[in-house]
Amino acid sequence: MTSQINVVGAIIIKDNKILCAQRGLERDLAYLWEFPGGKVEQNESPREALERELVEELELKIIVSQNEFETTSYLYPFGCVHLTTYLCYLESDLEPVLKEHIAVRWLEADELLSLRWAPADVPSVKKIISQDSLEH
Ligand SMILES: Nc1nc2c([nH]c(=O)n2[C@H]2C[C@H](O)[C@@H](COP(=O)(O)OP(=O)(O)OP(=O)(O)O)O2)c(=O)[nH]1
Repeated sequence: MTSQINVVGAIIIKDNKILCAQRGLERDLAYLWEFPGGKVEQNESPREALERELVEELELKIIVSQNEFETTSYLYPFGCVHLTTYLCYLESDLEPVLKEHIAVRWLEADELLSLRWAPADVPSVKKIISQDSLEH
């Protein structure tokens, strides 16, 4: 049976731009772009996982929206990723510090499809593009 991997991704919005992060060579889905985040650990809520991952990966403190933005499941060769994304906002104006990613970019919604996204992220990307406004 294929294992299910529960993953959370942060759609971080600042000045109407979205933070996009590029995975490194040593990881699954090398060089693809993603929403920063990661696997939800035992005894952790998805929102707690997101807050933890953003500090670990980019040294960013974020405010996570109450509701899920999008959920998708994608079957990769290594397992089935169940990805839940949340709209998020920065607690302060700090820039990300790259601990695991090889690049980050702040892009407007209509620029997002210029990147090669991890396949599980494509429904979230398309939903962002279809929204009139992402600001809260
Ligand atoms: N973080 C993140 N992972 C994603 C996204 N889309 C997507 O398919 N994935 C996949 C890639 C990985 O197989 C898995 C998440 O693992 P990860 O390596 O980022 O998570 P982690 O930091 O908790 O992992 P680990 O290396 O500590 O085990 O989900 C996304 O938007 N963000």
